[in-house]
Amino acid sequence: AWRLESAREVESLLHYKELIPRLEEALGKFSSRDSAEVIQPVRSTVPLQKHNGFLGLMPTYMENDGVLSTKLVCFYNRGAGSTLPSVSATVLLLDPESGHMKAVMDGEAITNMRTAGASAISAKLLMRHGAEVLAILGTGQQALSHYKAFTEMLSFKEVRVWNHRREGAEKFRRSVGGPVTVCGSVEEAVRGADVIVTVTRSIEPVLCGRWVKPGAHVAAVGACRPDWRELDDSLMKEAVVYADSREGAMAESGDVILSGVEVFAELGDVINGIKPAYREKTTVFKSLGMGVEDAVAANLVYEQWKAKAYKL
Ligand SMILES: NC(=O)C1=CN([C@@H]2O[C@H](COP(=O)(O)OP(=O)(O)OC[C@H]3O[C@@H](n4cnc5c(N)ncnc54)[C@H](O)[C@@H]3O)[C@@H](O)[C@H]2O)C=CC1
Ligand SMILES: O=C([O-])C1=[NH+]CCC1
Repeated sequence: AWRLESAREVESLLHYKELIPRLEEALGKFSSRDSAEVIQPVRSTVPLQKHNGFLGLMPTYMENDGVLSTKLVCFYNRGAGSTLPSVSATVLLLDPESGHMKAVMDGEAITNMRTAGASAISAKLLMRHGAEVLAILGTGQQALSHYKAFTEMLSFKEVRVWNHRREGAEKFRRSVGGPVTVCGSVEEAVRGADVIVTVTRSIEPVLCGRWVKPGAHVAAVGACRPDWRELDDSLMKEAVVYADSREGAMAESGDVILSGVEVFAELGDVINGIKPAYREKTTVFKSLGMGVEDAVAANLVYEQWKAKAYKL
């Protein structure tokens, strides 16, 4: 099996311009519920109680595309003092006919980039036309990938960031290089924003509906457990709620389960033209992360890697 164990090497082979169209196609295939396109059960999750974390198993088979993969992802509710990452992942790509392993890949860049790619697709489909202000809440790994994907694939006049520790937001601003406004409160960051990305490790609501401009689009990426929240009830009740997977959201999203709201549609339903994109309404895209996103991203890395290896 090919071994690609460096996150940097995987990252160097993934580009949003190639990844995002593949993700968009995969989201559509997933929502068609055609088992020859995608078989992807809701992730099985094993609690790692001693370490305040979870191991998620994310197998996926795309029969028509000949792609078989699984991601193993550990994610944690880390204490403030911890320097360990919140998410750690490995992706295995298998030959569906023989069952042999084709490649083992570090899953960090894949997880960061496919998640940001899916959120960028949600914004492209659901934000109002002429959106100018992007606000990012949280300034960790996902914040960085979301900043890159959103500024590369969409265009904003202003990007604001907030972190519960200001120094985290200052560090983020220095590391991205581009123009970013550091805000002292969530309210300051999101007031008047057209698009809001929530990528925090919080397990309680950080974003309140009363601060959100009517018609804004929220890509909600953190809070991937049934008792974790990032958004308050008023926002969930006000918004039209979209998800990557309806079953995933109903099993894993505290924001969906505890607010008692209905998932209106999957992003793939909008891509397939089955459900409307309510750009003028307040919309929430609740992202839990899907195996099919990892499958197409890992397959793209594999293709790029083979092309590079044979050229040498
Ligand atoms: N939907 C999906 O597909 C995925 C979701 N995630 C989730 O996204 C979130 C962010 O992941 P990463 O960026 O990798 O983590 P990270 O640890 O790199 O960044 C987390 C950010 O949240 C901030 N934070 C920590 N505690 C907080 C609190 N109590 N209130 C507000 N902010 C707080 C940190 O300062 C940091 O800026 C996590 O909840 C993770 O589980 C991660 C990967 C995929
Ligand atoms: O899809 C994913 O990789 C994850 N979702 C929540 C934490 C990691």
